[in-house]
Amino acid sequence: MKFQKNMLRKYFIMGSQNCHRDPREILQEAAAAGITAFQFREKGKHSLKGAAKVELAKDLKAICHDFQIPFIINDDVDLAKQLDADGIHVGQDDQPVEVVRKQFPNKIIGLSISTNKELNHSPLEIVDYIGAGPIFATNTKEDAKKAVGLEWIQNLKKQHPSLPIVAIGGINTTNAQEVIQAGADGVSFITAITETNHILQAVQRL
Ligand SMILES: Cc1ncc(COP(=O)(O)OP(=O)(O)O)c(N)n1
Ligand SMILES: Cc1ncsc1CCOP(=O)(O)O
Ligand SMILES: [Mg+2]
Repeated sequence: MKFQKNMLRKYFIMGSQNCHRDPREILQEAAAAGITAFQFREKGKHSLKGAAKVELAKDLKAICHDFQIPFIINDDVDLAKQLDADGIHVGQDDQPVEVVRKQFPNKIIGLSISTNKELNHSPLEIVDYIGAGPIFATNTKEDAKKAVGLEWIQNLKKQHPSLPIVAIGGINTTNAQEVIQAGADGVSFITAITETNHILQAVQRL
Protein backbone atom coordinates (compact mmCIF):
# COMPACT_ATOMS: atom_id res chain seq x y z
CA MET A 1 0.00 0.00 0.00
CA LYS A 2 1.45 3.35 -1.02
CA PHE A 3 1.79 5.99 1.71
CA GLN A 4 -0.48 9.02 1.54
CA LYS A 5 -0.42 11.88 4.05
CA ASN A 6 -4.16 11.63 4.70
CA MET A 7 -3.62 8.14 6.18
CA LEU A 8 -2.26 9.95 9.26
CA ARG A 9 -5.49 11.88 9.90
CA LYS A 10 -6.95 9.49 12.53
CA TYR A 11 -4.30 6.91 13.34
CA PHE A 12 -5.44 4.37 15.94
CA ILE A 13 -2.82 2.37 17.83
CA MET A 14 -3.37 -0.54 20.24
CA GLY A 15 -2.52 -4.02 21.43
CA SER A 16 -4.53 -6.49 23.49
CA GLN A 17 -2.96 -5.08 26.67
CA ASN A 18 -4.87 -1.82 26.06
CA CYS A 19 -8.27 -3.48 25.60
CA HIS A 20 -10.98 -4.37 28.13
CA ARG A 21 -12.70 -6.58 25.51
CA ASP A 22 -11.83 -8.39 22.31
CA PRO A 23 -9.39 -6.17 20.33
CA ARG A 24 -11.00 -7.42 17.10
CA GLU A 25 -14.33 -5.89 18.13
CA ILE A 26 -12.67 -2.61 19.09
CA LEU A 27 -10.76 -2.34 15.82
CA GLN A 28 -13.85 -3.31 13.81
CA GLU A 29 -15.85 -0.50 15.47
CA ALA A 30 -13.06 2.05 15.10
CA ALA A 31 -12.56 1.14 11.43
CA ALA A 32 -16.29 1.38 10.73
CA ALA A 33 -16.27 4.77 12.45
CA GLY A 34 -13.56 6.14 10.16
CA ILE A 35 -10.01 5.69 11.45
CA THR A 36 -7.52 6.15 8.61
CA ALA A 37 -4.66 3.88 9.79
CA PHE A 38 -3.99 1.26 12.44
CA GLN A 39 -0.81 0.30 14.31
CA PHE A 40 -0.58 -3.05 16.10
CA ARG A 41 1.41 -2.29 19.25
CA GLU A 42 1.46 -5.52 21.28
CA LYS A 43 3.87 -4.52 23.97
CA GLY A 44 4.47 -4.26 27.72
CA LYS A 45 2.63 -5.74 30.69
CA HIS A 46 -0.04 -8.36 29.81
CA SER A 47 0.79 -8.33 26.10
CA LEU A 48 0.58 -11.51 24.03
CA LYS A 49 3.68 -13.35 22.88
CA GLY A 50 4.51 -15.99 20.28
CA ALA A 51 1.70 -17.72 18.36
CA ALA A 52 -1.06 -15.83 20.21
CA LYS A 53 0.45 -12.50 19.12
CA VAL A 54 0.74 -13.69 15.51
CA GLU A 55 -2.87 -14.96 15.45
CA LEU A 56 -4.23 -11.67 16.77
CA ALA A 57 -2.10 -9.70 14.31
CA LYS A 58 -3.48 -11.72 11.39
CA ASP A 59 -7.06 -11.09 12.47
CA LEU A 60 -6.44 -7.36 12.91
CA LYS A 61 -4.73 -7.13 9.52
CA ALA A 62 -7.79 -8.75 7.90
CA ILE A 63 -10.08 -6.17 9.53
CA CYS A 64 -7.87 -3.31 8.31
CA HIS A 65 -7.95 -4.65 4.78
CA ASP A 66 -11.74 -5.06 4.84
CA PHE A 67 -11.84 -1.30 5.46
CA GLN A 68 -8.89 -0.52 3.15
CA ILE A 69 -6.81 1.07 5.86
CA PRO A 70 -3.08 0.42 6.34
CA PHE A 71 -2.01 -2.19 8.89
CA ILE A 72 1.22 -1.01 10.49
CA ILE A 73 3.26 -3.02 13.00
CA ASN A 74 5.10 -1.43 15.89
CA ASP A 75 8.77 -2.44 16.48
CA ASP A 76 8.54 -6.07 15.33
CA VAL A 77 10.30 -6.26 11.95
CA ASP A 78 10.07 -10.07 11.81
CA LEU A 79 6.30 -9.99 12.32
CA ALA A 80 5.94 -7.29 9.66
CA LYS A 81 7.78 -9.59 7.26
CA GLN A 82 5.84 -12.71 8.26
CA LEU A 83 2.47 -11.01 7.85
CA ASP A 84 3.41 -8.82 4.91
CA ALA A 85 2.14 -5.79 6.84
CA ASP A 86 1.63 -2.49 5.03
CA GLY A 87 4.16 -0.74 7.23
CA ILE A 88 6.30 -0.62 10.33
CA HIS A 89 6.81 2.03 13.00
CA VAL A 90 10.16 2.25 14.79
CA GLY A 91 11.50 4.52 17.50
CA GLN A 92 14.97 5.76 18.35
CA ASP A 93 15.75 2.62 20.39
CA ASP A 94 14.45 0.13 17.83
CA GLN A 95 16.08 -1.27 14.68
CA PRO A 96 17.78 1.55 12.77
CA VAL A 97 15.51 2.93 10.11
CA GLU A 98 18.22 2.42 7.44
CA VAL A 99 18.14 -1.33 8.16
CA VAL A 100 14.34 -1.39 8.10
CA ARG A 101 14.18 0.49 4.78
CA LYS A 102 16.65 -1.95 3.19
CA GLN A 103 14.38 -4.84 4.16
CA PHE A 104 11.19 -3.06 3.17
CA PRO A 105 11.81 -0.82 0.16
CA ASN A 106 8.07 -0.48 -0.52
CA LYS A 107 6.43 -0.52 2.89
CA ILE A 108 5.28 2.49 4.90
CA ILE A 109 7.93 3.39 7.49
CA GLY A 110 7.31 5.69 10.45
CA LEU A 111 9.94 6.96 12.87
CA SER A 112 9.46 8.58 16.30
CA ILE A 113 11.28 11.87 16.81
CA SER A 114 11.01 13.84 20.05
CA THR A 115 14.00 16.21 20.07
CA ASN A 116 16.07 18.39 17.74
CA LYS A 117 19.03 16.10 18.36
CA GLU A 118 17.04 13.08 17.13
CA LEU A 119 15.76 15.15 14.22
CA ASN A 120 19.25 16.16 13.14
CA HIS A 121 20.54 12.58 13.33
CA SER A 122 17.66 10.90 11.48
CA PRO A 123 17.62 10.05 7.75
CA LEU A 124 14.32 11.80 7.04
CA GLU A 125 14.56 11.15 3.31
CA ILE A 126 13.95 7.41 3.79
CA VAL A 127 10.94 7.58 6.13
CA ASP A 128 7.33 8.20 5.14
CA TYR A 129 6.24 9.98 8.30
CA ILE A 130 7.35 11.14 11.73
CA GLY A 131 5.63 10.27 15.03
CA ALA A 132 5.99 13.39 17.18
CA GLY A 133 5.50 13.22 20.92
CA PRO A 134 4.48 12.61 23.56
CA ILE A 135 2.73 15.92 22.98
CA PHE A 136 0.75 15.72 26.22
CA ALA A 137 1.26 13.60 29.35
CA THR A 138 0.30 9.94 28.96
CA ASN A 139 0.13 6.91 31.23
CA THR A 140 -0.22 4.48 28.35
CA LYS A 141 3.47 4.03 27.52
CA GLU A 142 5.50 2.70 30.44
CA ASP A 143 8.73 4.41 29.37
CA ALA A 144 7.25 7.55 27.84
CA LYS A 145 9.45 10.63 27.78
CA LYS A 146 8.32 13.95 29.25
CA ALA A 147 5.60 15.71 27.26
CA VAL A 148 7.10 17.93 24.55
CA GLY A 149 4.03 20.14 23.96
CA LEU A 150 2.50 21.66 20.84
CA GLU A 151 5.68 23.71 20.34
CA TRP A 152 7.41 20.54 19.14
CA ILE A 153 4.96 20.21 16.24
CA GLN A 154 5.33 23.89 15.36
CA ASN A 155 9.10 23.52 15.46
CA LEU A 156 9.09 20.39 13.24
CA LYS A 157 6.73 22.04 10.78
CA LYS A 158 8.89 25.16 10.56
CA GLN A 159 12.07 23.17 9.89
CA HIS A 160 10.48 20.61 7.54
CA PRO A 161 7.26 22.01 6.07
CA SER A 162 6.52 19.04 3.81
CA LEU A 163 7.46 16.24 6.18
CA PRO A 164 4.34 14.22 7.14
CA ILE A 165 3.81 14.46 10.92
CA VAL A 166 1.48 12.53 13.18
CA ALA A 167 1.21 13.65 16.80
CA ILE A 168 1.03 11.16 19.68
CA GLY A 169 0.61 11.12 23.44
CA GLY A 170 -2.40 12.16 25.49
CA ILE A 171 -4.45 13.12 22.45
CA ASN A 172 -8.22 13.01 22.90
CA THR A 173 -11.44 14.43 21.49
CA THR A 174 -10.92 17.69 23.37
CA ASN A 175 -7.35 18.55 22.39
CA ALA A 176 -7.04 16.98 18.90
CA GLN A 177 -8.03 20.20 17.16
CA GLU A 178 -5.19 22.26 18.65
CA VAL A 179 -2.74 19.57 17.59
CA ILE A 180 -3.89 19.90 13.97
CA GLN A 181 -3.82 23.70 14.26
CA ALA A 182 -0.20 23.46 15.43
CA GLY A 183 0.67 21.83 12.09
CA ALA A 184 0.29 18.06 12.49
CA ASP A 185 -1.12 16.13 9.53
CA GLY A 186 -2.95 13.87 11.92
CA VAL A 187 -3.41 12.53 15.42
CA SER A 188 -2.59 9.11 16.81
CA PHE A 189 -4.19 7.79 19.94
CA ILE A 190 -4.66 4.71 22.10
CA THR A 191 -6.83 5.41 25.15
CA ALA A 192 -9.08 7.91 23.36
CA ILE A 193 -10.57 4.75 21.80
CA THR A 194 -9.73 1.89 24.15
CA GLU A 195 -11.13 3.72 27.22
CA THR A 196 -14.35 4.99 25.71
CA ASN A 197 -17.78 3.37 25.58
CA HIS A 198 -18.63 5.42 22.50
CA ILE A 199 -16.14 4.55 19.78
CA LEU A 200 -18.20 5.92 16.89
CA GLN A 201 -18.63 9.29 18.57
CA ALA A 202 -14.98 9.46 19.67
CA VAL A 203 -13.64 8.75 16.16
CA GLN A 204 -16.02 11.27 14.63
CA ARG A 205 -14.96 13.98 17.09
CA LEU A 206 -11.27 13.19 16.67
C1 LIG B 1 2.78 7.04 15.44
C2 LIG B 1 3.71 6.67 16.52
N1 LIG B 1 4.54 7.61 17.03
C3 LIG B 1 5.38 7.29 18.03
C4 LIG B 1 5.40 6.01 18.55
C5 LIG B 1 6.36 5.63 19.66
O1 LIG B 1 7.39 4.75 19.19
P1 LIG B 1 8.58 4.33 20.16
O2 LIG B 1 9.25 5.57 20.59
O3 LIG B 1 9.42 3.32 19.46
O4 LIG B 1 7.85 3.67 21.38
P2 LIG B 1 6.97 2.33 21.40
O5 LIG B 1 5.63 2.64 20.81
O6 LIG B 1 7.67 1.28 20.60
O7 LIG B 1 6.87 1.96 22.84
C6 LIG B 1 4.53 5.07 18.00
N2 LIG B 1 4.48 3.79 18.45
N3 LIG B 1 3.70 5.41 16.99
C1 LIG C 1 3.11 4.80 22.10
C2 LIG C 1 3.33 6.18 22.59
N1 LIG C 1 4.44 6.90 22.20
C3 LIG C 1 4.50 8.11 22.73
S1 LIG C 1 3.19 8.40 23.75
C4 LIG C 1 2.52 6.88 23.44
C5 LIG C 1 1.25 6.41 24.06
C6 LIG C 1 0.04 7.09 23.50
O1 LIG C 1 -1.10 6.61 24.16
P1 LIG C 1 -2.33 7.58 24.56
O2 LIG C 1 -2.97 8.00 23.30
O3 LIG C 1 -3.23 6.69 25.37
O4 LIG C 1 -1.75 8.71 25.36
MG1 LIG D 1 9.32 1.34 19.34
